[in-house]
Parts: sequence; structure tokens; C-alpha cells
Amino acid sequence: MTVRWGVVGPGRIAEMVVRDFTHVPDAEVVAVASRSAERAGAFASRHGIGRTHTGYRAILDDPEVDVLYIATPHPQHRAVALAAIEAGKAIMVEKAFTVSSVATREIAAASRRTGVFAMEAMWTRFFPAVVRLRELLADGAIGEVRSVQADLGVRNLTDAGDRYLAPELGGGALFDLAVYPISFAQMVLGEPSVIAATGALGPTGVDLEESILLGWPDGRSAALQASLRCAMPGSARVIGTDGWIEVPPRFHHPDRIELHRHGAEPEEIVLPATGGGYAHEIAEVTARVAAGEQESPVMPLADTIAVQDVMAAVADQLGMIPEEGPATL
Ligand SMILES: NC(=O)C1=CN([C@@H]2O[C@H](COP(=O)(O)OP(=O)(O)OC[C@H]3O[C@@H](n4cnc5c(N)ncnc54)[C@H](OP(=O)(O)O)[C@@H]3O)[C@@H](O)[C@H]2O)C=CC1
Ligand SMILES: O=C1CO[C@H](CO)[C@@H](O)[C@@H]1O
Repeated sequence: MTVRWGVVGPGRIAEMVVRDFTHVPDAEVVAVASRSAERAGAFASRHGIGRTHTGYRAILDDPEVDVLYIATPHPQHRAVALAAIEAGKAIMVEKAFTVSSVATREIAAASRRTGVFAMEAMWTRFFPAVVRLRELLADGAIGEVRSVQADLGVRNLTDAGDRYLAPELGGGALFDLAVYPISFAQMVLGEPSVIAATGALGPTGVDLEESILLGWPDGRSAALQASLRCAMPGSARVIGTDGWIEVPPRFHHPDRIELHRHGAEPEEIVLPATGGGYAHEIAEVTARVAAGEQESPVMPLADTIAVQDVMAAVADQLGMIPEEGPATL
């Protein structure tokens, strides 16, 4: 069975993701929706996509689309995601899933109520190197896991007209970058009970940088950083009682990990990704939708909610009030 995909919001990331469909035999992009007929047409002809829709409502009514890849800016995810679920379309929603815990819970509730598949496009979790990391942790390769360190920083303060600094487009380091260290820590350690953040807002009112300390009742912890002001290596480390695992830069799309066991030589485990790295999440969604499942066990909605709750607490502590975008379809 071929799972038929539609793209909503043909911007920069959509441009890269659609190229990876060539690596997933059971998936095909059959339609694209843009707010502009011209942009939809140009995207379709660049990528050999058969049908175009002007406005996002039209693709919801396309009976020949099974899954929508929602690649609009984050505050613009909610309206499309909810309408898609009501229209019976499965969804893969770019990170950050939304910009509020309320919206993320609404989408998760709609998916669970209707049985329509929904997943955050947190591509990191599907990389072969990250799959191996989870296996090693589960096998006790570094003993009891006690902490996570991760950073992601990109010097990106010059694009004043772009989404990175625009509050109405979910700008700031938190939703664009910190979502990765937070999601990585949540994957390894689960949902934290303590969230403490410090950082700085820029002139447009979005955060330019933050350091986040997460804590668990048994003393486990995570120390995370993100920045739009400073370039950072983008590395991550999981530390256990018998050693540590390094995820070298950039940890959010790694091709290797390094296992450091106490008393042993370090072991490099090289596991390249397929294509641009998006093929793995596409394959996951395609397989789950073909099987009639409602969510992915690798990136379940409960994890997306836990990550969103951390981001909400960080936003609050930094003095930001992120708002979901208007329900334009
Ligand atoms: N997984 C990954 O590696 C990456 C993920 N992302 C995520 O993907 C999403 C999109 O990011 P990116 O592609 O960089 O963004 P872009 O601005 O390049 O593209 C977003 C697209 O969304 C559509 N859109 C809908 N409403 C709006 C609006 N109000 N303002 C602007 N555009 C709008 C536009 O398409 P149109 O008007 O034609 O419909 C636009 O081209 C974000 O959530 C981001 O976090 C981004 C980069 C990498
Ligand atoms: O998700 C993304 C992939 O990583 C980039 C940083 O390296 C981000 O800017 C982008 O939004």
C-alpha cells in the first residue's frame, strides 16, 4: 500500500523533507498546499508533485491524501492540525509542535478521540545513531543513567524579517532550538519535576538564549543550553554510573555516537542516516498510518506534551507569553 502525503506550507524545511521521500518506497507526495497558488505551483514542479491547492482548507478536502506534513511556523500548526484530524487526515507536525501546552493537549486529545494518527516531526529520535543510543541505555551499557547535557546554538540575529525573531511566528531560541535538548533529555530521563531557566529576551520580545536545569525527584538532572546569539557546538552527553555516551555535533542529526565505559577504550559507533535524515521519520509515519495506528511509540504524544510543558515553564520564567496564531486555513 502506498501512503499518500500532502505538504502544508512549502517553505525551507518542506523543501528538504520532500527530497527524502525517494528513500521511502511506500510513501509518495501527491499534493502540496500553499497560501499562494504560485508558490504551490513552483514547489510542485520542482519536486514532481501532481496536485496543488491554494489555501490549506482545500488539501483537507482532497480525498487522495492520507497524511499531511505540516511545515508552517509553529504558532500556525494548531489550526491546521485540528482541522486535519477532523477531516480524517493523519498528521506529522514540525517541531515545535505548538507554542503552548493547551494547544498541544488539544491536538493530542483530538487524535486520541478520533483515532487519527498524529506525531511531532522530531526527526532526531529516528536517526539510527539515536536508536542505538536508546538500545545501549536499555542494555545498561553505562549503568544507571543519572544526567544529560546538551546544547544547540546558532548565531542567527541578522534575519530581522524572518520567523526566528518574530513573536507572531514563534520566534526565539526556545521553540526553534531548545526544543531539541529538551526533547533529548525527555527521551532519556522522562518528564522532569523541577524546571529552572535563566536567559535573555531580545528587542522583539522573543528569547535569544537560555540555560535550563531540569531535575527529577531521585536526583537525576539535565543541564541544557540554547542560543540564537552564540554559535554552540550542538553536542549531547548521557552520563551513567558506569560511563557516558557522547553524541558529537550536531546531536540533533547525528551520524555516530561514542561509548565511554569505565575502564575500557572508547568505542565509536558510526551509523549514517539515510538521505537528508528525514527519511526515518517519514518511514515511521508511513508504516504507522498503513497499519492504522494512532501514534508512534518512538515519538508518542505524551512525550510531546511533556516537552511542551517544559517549554511553557521556560517561556514563563523568561517572561515570554507565546500565542498561537490565528486560525487561518
Ligand atoms: N526538522 C527540521 O530540521 C526543521 C524544522 N523546522 C520547523 O519547520 C517549521 C517551518 O520552518 P521553516 O521551513 O524554516 O519556515 P519557512 O518560513 O521557511 O516556511 C514556512 C511556510 O509556512 C507557510 N506559512 C503559513 N503561515 C505562515 C505565516 N503566518 N507566516 C509565514 N509563513 C507561513 C508559508 O508557506 P505558504 O505561504 O506558501 O503556504 C511558509 O513558506 C517550523 O515549525 C520549524 O521549527 C524548520 C527547519 C528545520
Ligand atoms: O529544526 C531545525 C534544524 O536545526 C536548525 C539549527 O541547526 C534549526 O534552526 C532548525 O529550525
